[in-house]
Amino acid sequence: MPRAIISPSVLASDFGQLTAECKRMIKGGAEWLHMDVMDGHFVPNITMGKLAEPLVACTISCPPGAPILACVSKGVPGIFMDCHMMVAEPEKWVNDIADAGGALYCFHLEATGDPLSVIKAIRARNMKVGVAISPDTPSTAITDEVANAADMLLVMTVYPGRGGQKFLERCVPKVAELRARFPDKDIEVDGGVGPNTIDVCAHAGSNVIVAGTAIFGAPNPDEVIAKLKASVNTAQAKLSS
Ligand SMILES: O=C(CO)[C@@H](O)[C@H](O)COP(=O)(O)O
Repeated sequence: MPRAIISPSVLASDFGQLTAECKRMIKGGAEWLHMDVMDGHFVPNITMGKLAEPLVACTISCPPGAPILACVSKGVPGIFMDCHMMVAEPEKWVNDIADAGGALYCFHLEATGDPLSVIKAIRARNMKVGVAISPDTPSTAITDEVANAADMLLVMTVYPGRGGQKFLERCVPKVAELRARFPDKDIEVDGGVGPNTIDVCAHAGSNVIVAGTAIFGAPNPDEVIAKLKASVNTAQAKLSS
């Protein structure tokens, strides 16, 4: 089974805080940083649309978000930006995100009729490839050909668009189905994941964990990161025994 990876969905109220939080998360044990990229079409929100409010997902829109991502990647040495592209035309932003230092480009299957050509474009820019599915998309929509061409599969456990939503447990069987088909693939869960919902995700076989509110709303974020990681490691030990 692939290793446990915690990818906090960064919540910040300004750019300085965004960079500082990314650094703090890495120090606190996060392997990746999850960057929500929203275009106002695929999802209603756009990046940084609500900066005045505290604890709003500090998301990165396209194309204005790419310069922000570039600043984050310069300001946070060693960052692995796990870019979750909640955008209508995923093929359009591959170059911007690559130029900005994105390490993984995860697009939604619902947003394209030709996932293999999007994957080809991402590979051409040397980024890792993620394929995401929203709650109403079955896991079987990810064909073997598409999954095998990707590095990571993302099962959304909320409707994409904003942080702080309730975890949709009905999405978890999709994780189990994908893990059974792809034992070595990174499988990410995102949305409402935290100490109270991690076990069911980890036991289903998810190893890449995105959490926003659960980490940033906690008095001790490092403890939450450690708890999420421990849950994945425990579940993996059981699954492989
Ligand atoms: O992509 C999304 C929502 O669109 C997520 O990354 C959330 O931003 C995660 O936040 P929490 O649900 O953990 O608060």
